[in-house]
Amino acid sequence: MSKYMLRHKLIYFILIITTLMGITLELMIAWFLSAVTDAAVHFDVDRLKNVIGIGLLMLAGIGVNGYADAYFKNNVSAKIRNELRQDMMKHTLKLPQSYFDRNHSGDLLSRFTNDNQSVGEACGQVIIGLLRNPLLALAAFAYLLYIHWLLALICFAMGPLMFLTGKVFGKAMRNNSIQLQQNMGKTTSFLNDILGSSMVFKSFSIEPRLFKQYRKHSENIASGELKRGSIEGATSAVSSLLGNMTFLLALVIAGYFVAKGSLEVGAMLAFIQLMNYLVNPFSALPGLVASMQQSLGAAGRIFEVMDVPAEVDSFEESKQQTKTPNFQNMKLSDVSFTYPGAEIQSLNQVSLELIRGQQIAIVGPSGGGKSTLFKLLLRFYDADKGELSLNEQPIGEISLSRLRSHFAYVPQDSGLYSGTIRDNIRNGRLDAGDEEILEALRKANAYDFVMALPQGLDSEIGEEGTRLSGGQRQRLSIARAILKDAPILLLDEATAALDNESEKLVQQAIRKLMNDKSTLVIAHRLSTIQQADLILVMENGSIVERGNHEELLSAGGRYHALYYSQLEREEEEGQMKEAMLSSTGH
Ligand SMILES: Nc1ncnc2c1ncn2[C@@H]1O[C@H](COP(=O)(O)OP(=O)(O)OP(=O)(O)O)[C@@H](O)[C@H]1O
Repeated sequence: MSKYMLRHKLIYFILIITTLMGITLELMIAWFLSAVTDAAVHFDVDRLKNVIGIGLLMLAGIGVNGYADAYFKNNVSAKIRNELRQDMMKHTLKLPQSYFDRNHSGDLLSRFTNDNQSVGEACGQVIIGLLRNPLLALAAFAYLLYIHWLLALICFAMGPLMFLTGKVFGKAMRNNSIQLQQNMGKTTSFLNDILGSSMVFKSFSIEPRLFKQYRKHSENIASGELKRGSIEGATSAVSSLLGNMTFLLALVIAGYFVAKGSLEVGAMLAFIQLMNYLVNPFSALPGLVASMQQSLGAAGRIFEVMDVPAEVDSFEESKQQTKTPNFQNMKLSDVSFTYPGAEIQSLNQVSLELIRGQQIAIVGPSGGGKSTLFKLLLRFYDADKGELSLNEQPIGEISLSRLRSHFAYVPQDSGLYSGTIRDNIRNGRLDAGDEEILEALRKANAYDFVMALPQGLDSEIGEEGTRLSGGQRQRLSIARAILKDAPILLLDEATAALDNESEKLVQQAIRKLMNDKSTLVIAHRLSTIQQADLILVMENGSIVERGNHEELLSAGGRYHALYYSQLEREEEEGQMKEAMLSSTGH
């Protein structure tokens, strides 16, 4: 954290000045009390007038200093939070895919929000409090010694008592806030999942169940907060008891010294005021230390993410390439791969070659390794064994940005972000003008529906594209890939069935996208891949069959079985649809 704080040396310097000024002004109040009382006791009106003048100056000083102090504390806190947020985002965008596969996005979200907030407070309010309180206590004690050393030493004994109380309650408070933060993190993750998939909870009608789960999360937070309330209540009761005790004790002892004639009445009042400055910091310190420790924990969670090694390429390098790269072939030889920490191999001696202009389809049961194959091609993970090469060059020798510039990826779930349609399509190629975007939309059969929207290209896409239909989202995702104009198309065919019309439009768009491209497609519906040059059947991480549609059908193996079982299913579905239509009279 010191790296971030040192960037704002000037603000911290100003804050040290305002803190010292604040302490001086506090001591001046004590002095003011004694000066006014003494002037009054001695009927000295002239002195009273002078003192009042100083009092007015003091008030002005308190106002200006208080404003500057609060302003700069918030200022430095906001600046550091902003820098941390940006650095964290910059790093998060560079994190390897394995990190995202392993960690819950809600947890990451809570590091961006709750932890960032907590660290920000530590850099402003808390650290200055940690500086101010001991200094104030020290200054007050020095002044007390100056007024009456014996009385000062007697009263100083109260300090450790306050400190002990603060420490006991501070510990309880820290444990409570750790628990509370964990519960808040869990709740954020839960909300993140639920609110991002409203279709699922609605279609399964699990709202009551989800509400019950959420109620539990919410009650966990509430019970932590209630506990905090009782700890705070006890802290304030004990501190106010001790504070009042100190006040009364100081009053009685000081009264005794006044009665004996060794202390002026004015000095007694100053003394009582100074006692507060001496004792209060002792009770505030443990709370501040606890808060600092909590923030250090939060900083630890932030830097834990920052310390995850980034993907090998530097951020600067991974800028989008604007020129269409040259592609000849991509080869995999005996590639095997097991996910870190997994026991089962996900790819087992996979070999294949994609040649310029060729279309290869990968089919097979779920969990067969199809998506893993894509992840290795894009170098989200490195193979444990075997070789992957692009244009006869091992992919480990090619920068990630250059490697990835060869691929246009169309994911199953469209992967659109919130923002306008223009922004989303432009993610395909950042320097594309409107004309090129419109052309891509035309090719993707998306032009008409986009233009029919009141704001056209400027229409905002709702969360993950929820304001658009499934087919429309897919066509926008295809338009984005068309705009990228990369030589290899990686297509993860959506499993979700679209209605006939929409399906036709999407298939047309895909065919246009495949034009002149080399394609690797994960196919779930075998009817769409009969023209592929090569079909690979993957099962348990291995390619168990390869050939074109006719060859595989006549071989009578896995593909044959898959094809006919799917055909049967589609026929059944077709018959059911017809039956439904005729029963409704259409
Ligand atoms: N991040 C991961 N960590 C550990 N194992 C994983 C991970 N992702 C996938 N696997 C495992 O790797 C195997 C292959 O998974 P993969 O996602 O490649 O299958 P798939 O053929 O694409 O399946 P689907 O058609 O359902 O998408 C599976 O056994 C799966 O459980």
